[in-house]
Amino acid sequence: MANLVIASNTKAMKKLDKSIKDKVWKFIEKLAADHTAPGIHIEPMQGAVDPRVRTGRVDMNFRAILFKVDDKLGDEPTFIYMGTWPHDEANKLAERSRLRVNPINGVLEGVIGDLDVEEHRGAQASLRETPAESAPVSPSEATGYLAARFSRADLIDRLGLDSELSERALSAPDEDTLVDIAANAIGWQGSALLDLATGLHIDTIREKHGFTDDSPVDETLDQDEQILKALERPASKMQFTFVEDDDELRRVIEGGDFTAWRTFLHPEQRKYVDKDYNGAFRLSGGAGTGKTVVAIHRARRLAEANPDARIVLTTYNKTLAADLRASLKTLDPDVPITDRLGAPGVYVSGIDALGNAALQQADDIAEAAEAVLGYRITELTHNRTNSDKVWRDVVQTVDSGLDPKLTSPGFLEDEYVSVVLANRVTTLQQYAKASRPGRGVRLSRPQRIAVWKLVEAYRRQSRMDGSLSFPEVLALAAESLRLRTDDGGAFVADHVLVDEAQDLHATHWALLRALVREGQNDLFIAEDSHQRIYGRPIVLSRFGIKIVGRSRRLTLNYRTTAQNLGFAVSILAGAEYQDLEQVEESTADYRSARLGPDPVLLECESAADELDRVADQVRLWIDAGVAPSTIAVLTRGQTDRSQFVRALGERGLDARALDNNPASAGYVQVLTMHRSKGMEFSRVVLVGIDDAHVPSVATLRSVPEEDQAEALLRERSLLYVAASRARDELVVTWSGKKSTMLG
Ligand SMILES: Nc1ncnc2c1ncn2[C@@H]1O[C@H](COP(=O)(O)OP(=O)(O)OP(=O)(O)O)[C@@H](O)[C@H]1O
Repeated sequence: MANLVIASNTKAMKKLDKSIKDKVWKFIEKLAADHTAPGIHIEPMQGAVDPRVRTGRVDMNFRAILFKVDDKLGDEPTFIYMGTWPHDEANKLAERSRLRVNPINGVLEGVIGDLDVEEHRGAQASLRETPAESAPVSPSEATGYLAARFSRADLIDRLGLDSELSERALSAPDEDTLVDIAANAIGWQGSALLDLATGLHIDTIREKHGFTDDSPVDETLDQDEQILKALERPASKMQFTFVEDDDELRRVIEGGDFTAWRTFLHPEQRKYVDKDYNGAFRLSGGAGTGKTVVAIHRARRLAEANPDARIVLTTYNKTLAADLRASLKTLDPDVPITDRLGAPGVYVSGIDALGNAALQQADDIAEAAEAVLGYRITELTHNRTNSDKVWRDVVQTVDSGLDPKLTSPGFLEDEYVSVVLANRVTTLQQYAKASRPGRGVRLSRPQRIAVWKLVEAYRRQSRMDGSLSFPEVLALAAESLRLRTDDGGAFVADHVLVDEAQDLHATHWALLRALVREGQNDLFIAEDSHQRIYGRPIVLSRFGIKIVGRSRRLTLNYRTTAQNLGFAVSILAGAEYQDLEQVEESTADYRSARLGPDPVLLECESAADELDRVADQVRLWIDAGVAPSTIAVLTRGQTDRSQFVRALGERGLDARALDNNPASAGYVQVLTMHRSKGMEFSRVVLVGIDDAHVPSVATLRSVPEEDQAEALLRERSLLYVAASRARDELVVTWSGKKSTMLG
């Protein structure tokens, strides 16, 4: 069987019809089984620039372009499949296609046709080329966008960028032109150009792409061996992947662009998948930079490395957890997924359900309850999903004397979770002394006494109706696990990976810490402070989670276009955000490798006009062939959500509200901005972006004065989350006064 490598030539693949894709799959299957089979006609090209180039017969009208690389040691050659084109075009392209090992960085590069290799490289493709001479700076460079910071030598001799590409990049007059050039460059060269546009240092760019060798090409090897070696480099893996078996092959071919994440990881993404860390590791990064992708790959990598490992993969809620599970299965249907916490394999769950599962397994909850709640419970009670009503009742019935602005359910619940439960406070004496880091409102001693009265009443109520809120369950689960392991008992997990971590509150963190012993690869935390839409900043060291020095950031956005990204980031401008280590989080180096239309801002004459225009826009997309379920209308609240579902229906468009249910195929999705967290759609309309809804006046009204700044930050983040869901096109509508957050 021949070895197979597939190049990510998604543009070529995307253009093919499904019927041709099926034939490509059959062709490659035959090739892998027997490359000499007569039906596939693998043929060298007369006069080809690269002697390794081959074409093969996909059907009467289509041919594949491949490279054949011989392996001195193994019997079978390696075929590198580059794509399929109509017959004549394939022959023409193949003549000028070539493989080369980049002499500066050792990366394998496959070029299809469009380089005038004759002129640039001489008649015979030489694999090992000396870098182009560094010419003096030309007039175009001197005025180009990059010229002030980088020379031709930087681009060509230090990074190894193609010389013609470097010329064009250096003469690009502005960032947009440069991004355009990057978007069309192959593999690592595109991402390196974006790094240059960001202004990163050459050494940093080299490091990010894994160019760490001083002599990246082993001259003692022959050219074929050099190619096979080059395939192993992280940056080569942005363009090429070894296909292990038939199933894998089918997934790569059928998946096309949308599943490129399974295969062609950025060297940095791959690093965070593969590297072992001596303790908790935090991966931050802008929306759409692949944090979830890394978490999924990493879970699989850990499961593969040790089939006995007990791995927990968790996220903010159960709908996102369902997506994680589905993606993990798409990545590798053989990855062991377990439904039992503490069993070998990957246990995937929303974090509240994880708390429940941990508590179900607790040996003795009475002692834990005593420590956390101040009273013993012997059997588990039902979950309370919403504590607001209990706090409201308590405030009404207890004469606490508390300042009315501090009696909102939101404030009391926050205080209860992040101070009382987090510190395992069970008495007034403890509460009076408890530290309250991150709480905006300062409380005097009389105020603390008043709050404590309400807490006691809340707990009395819980005891009476035998219910526990989710944070209480989490705190109890964490405590019971802690008691068990303090007594020498076993931890429940070997590795814990958590996504969307910016939104977790104190008792979530207490649980995560208690699940796994501090040590190698214990906790992997994916988060983005700019996307915190619930809760408030947390100091992780408070929970025994030390990430100092083990924290990295992803900045290359794979989801959205540069235009949409620019718009989303502009929403954050002017506000300051702190990450989990209390360092200011910046967006300065966020970038995207894709281009698209500018976001459309639509001011509407009235609410009714807005409904009409949103429907018109959605209809336009559907008429153009966009699948309805890849279109989303995002609203600030649930009332608007119902209104838009109805309005679209009345205008003949099938739309469904997306809540706890999974998305239904064939329908336009209408959902709240909160619900859109972690999701993505091809086309997005943000509706009702006016000064009453965004920021939500009603939400801000319920927050004490001292917490206003934090609440406003959350509102801004919410709009950022919503705007960063669009892969391709974004439309923003409002009637009345435009939201101030749109700038
Ligand atoms: N290496 C890659 N190649 C191709 N696509 C990728 C790659 N990495 C990520 N993607 C795609 O980019 C999109 C965003 O990825 P992902 O959801 O992991 O980002 P995220 O950082 O978790 O985003 P968010 O913070 O907004 O939830 C997804 O469609 C994913 O498939």
